[in-house]
Amino acid sequence: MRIVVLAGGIGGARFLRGLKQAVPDAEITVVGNTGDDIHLFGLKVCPDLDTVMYTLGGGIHEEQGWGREGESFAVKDELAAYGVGPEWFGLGDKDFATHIVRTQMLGAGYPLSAVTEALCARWQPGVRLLPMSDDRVETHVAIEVDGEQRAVHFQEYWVKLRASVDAKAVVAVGAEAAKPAPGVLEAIAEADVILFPPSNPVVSVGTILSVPGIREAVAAAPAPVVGLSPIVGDAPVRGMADKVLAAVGVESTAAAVARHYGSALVDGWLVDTVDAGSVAEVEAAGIACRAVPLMMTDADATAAMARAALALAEEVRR
Ligand SMILES: O=c1nc2n(C[C@H](O)[C@H](O)[C@H](O)CO)c3cc(O)ccc3cc-2c(=O)[nH]1
Repeated sequence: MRIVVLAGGIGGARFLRGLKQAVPDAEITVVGNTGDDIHLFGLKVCPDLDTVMYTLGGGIHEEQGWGREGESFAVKDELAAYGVGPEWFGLGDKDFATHIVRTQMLGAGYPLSAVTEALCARWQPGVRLLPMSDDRVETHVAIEVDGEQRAVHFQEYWVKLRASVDAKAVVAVGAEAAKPAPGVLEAIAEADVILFPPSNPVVSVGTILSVPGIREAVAAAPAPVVGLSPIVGDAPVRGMADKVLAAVGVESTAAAVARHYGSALVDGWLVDTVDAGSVAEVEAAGIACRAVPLMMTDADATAAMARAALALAEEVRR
């Protein structure tokens, strides 16, 4: 079975681990969000691609959900001693090596997709990991501070400001001119199932879909498309998705996120059992809906979620 997953960082990576456990023989292609990417200290950092790669490759810091386990921070501390920041973004020494290799290869002319493949040769994530695009796309968030409007990089909003101020708008800068990375449209067209994991619908899955051609390919794909709600009991399972959902005028409910994607894009939608009351509302929007436990508490619970998503995909297969 060929499965395509549009994934953000931590939520996407953890879901993929469950999916691999549920269907070990499946051929999984991950289209990763690169809107979170940031250039720091002259290096290109791809948080979501790395989170998927480290999580599936066994190198992730488990509790944190991002970065490497057993990190040290000598380079960051030395940079800070020179007064070179930002200090709010925690790059560890092992992680630095990944960004150095990536930046070196990009500088030598390799596209991000080829660089990601090279990095995965070490980590063996057991999936084909593709960036959504080889072109630069950067998510910026418009905020208002002391009555003044300004735009900040997504990482500044998420990590430095901890989404403590309202997001007025979210813009994927460069997306309109970006092309899907090699293999992305083909994988979507040839998939047996397409899944939206419980990743952020605006800044993760939404950014991937904003690359011209990807949304259209998903909508036109013969495969059933099934999503898992990242909102449980009217709150994000993790992260601060409610802040960016508000910026695009979407309520933080499992049903509102399903309607945001819409029946033209998704055929099936899973909500958590606590949101079973919203199944009828989602179905009224033309999307088949089931309520199952959606908390990724451990690998078995996550594998059960993946199996439920695949079962719903079979039910709605066109
Ligand atoms: O909350 C944090 N998240 C950090 N993240 C996570 C990341 O910024 C976000 O959670 C994702 O971009 C959202 O998908 C990192 C991810 C990396 O790959 C590398 C470094 C970091 C550093 C931080 C950090 O200092 N604080």
